[in-house]
Amino acid sequence: MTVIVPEPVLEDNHREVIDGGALDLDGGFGVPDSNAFGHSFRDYEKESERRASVKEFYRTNHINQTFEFAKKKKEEYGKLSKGEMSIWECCELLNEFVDESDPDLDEPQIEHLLQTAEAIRRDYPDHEWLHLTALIHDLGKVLLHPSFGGEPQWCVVGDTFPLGCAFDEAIVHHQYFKENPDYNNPEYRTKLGIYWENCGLDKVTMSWGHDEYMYLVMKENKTTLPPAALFIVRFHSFYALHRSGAYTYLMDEDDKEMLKWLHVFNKYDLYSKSKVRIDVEKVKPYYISLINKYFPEKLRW
Ligand SMILES: O[C@H]1[C@H](O)[C@@H](O)[C@H](O)[C@@H](O)[C@H]1O
Ligand SMILES: [Fe+2]
Ligand SMILES: [Fe+2]
Repeated sequence: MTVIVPEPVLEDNHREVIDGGALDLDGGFGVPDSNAFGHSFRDYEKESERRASVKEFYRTNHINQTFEFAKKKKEEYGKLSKGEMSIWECCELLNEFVDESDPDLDEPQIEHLLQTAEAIRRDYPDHEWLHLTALIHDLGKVLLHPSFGGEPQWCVVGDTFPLGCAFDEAIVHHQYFKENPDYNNPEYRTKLGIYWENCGLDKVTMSWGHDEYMYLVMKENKTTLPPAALFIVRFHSFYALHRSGAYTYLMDEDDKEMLKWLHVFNKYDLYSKSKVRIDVEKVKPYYISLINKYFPEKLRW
């Protein structure tokens, strides 16, 4: 049963971040001019306190994410044999982690989850599935936790991209792929590689990380969230596609429908990042009610 709670209450200054100098897009959400560090969002070249470490993150990521590597990780973690916990317990575990790939945020991940969910809830009050999707979309980052994999950041966070075909120049810090063993593999270095036109994204092996892992967790634990929610979680870091329009020839008709929701979601995922804290205890009852509706009490991870 869903608990009825008042409309999302965001701190006044959060509203300012969102509305200040904003252009209004659909959904009424205003995109802020700059991130918490005063730079434009997703500027990977701008000199900033996070630039060097983010760059180093992508260097390691691009060298090591090969087709074979991603396939192995998917098999290993697809078994969901690390342990059991509830969705909310997982949110709390993420309190410890800061994402090293992110030039726009240095807050613990639980803040980002709630900021995204609360921002989307304000503009889409009737789409409860979207609120919950926002809350859980990054939970796959629990792979960083020693009890759930203890994986290094380079194979958990950051943008994702297809493997088994050529690396597109739209991918952040594309230059580092030259050192990836797949780069010179004749089977993988053509536009389509091992795929075919409109094969559907479900057939594509993406670089391994929190997106694919959380998708597997949702699917195997039989969430009742709609297919669009699974699509959002699975491909939310695929910026080359949803932001730059690369790789669209791999999509089938269903993917094209789902992509519309991913575009809606992405605005909130990216532009709600700010220094303003959400009062966790205040919003917790609402999210717990959604979790109970769409997930089992304990999930396998
Ligand atoms: O740095 C960010 C962060 O890791 C996000 O969680 C991911 O979804 C983005 O694609 C990435 O650019
Ligand atoms: Fe993410
Ligand atoms: Fe996110």
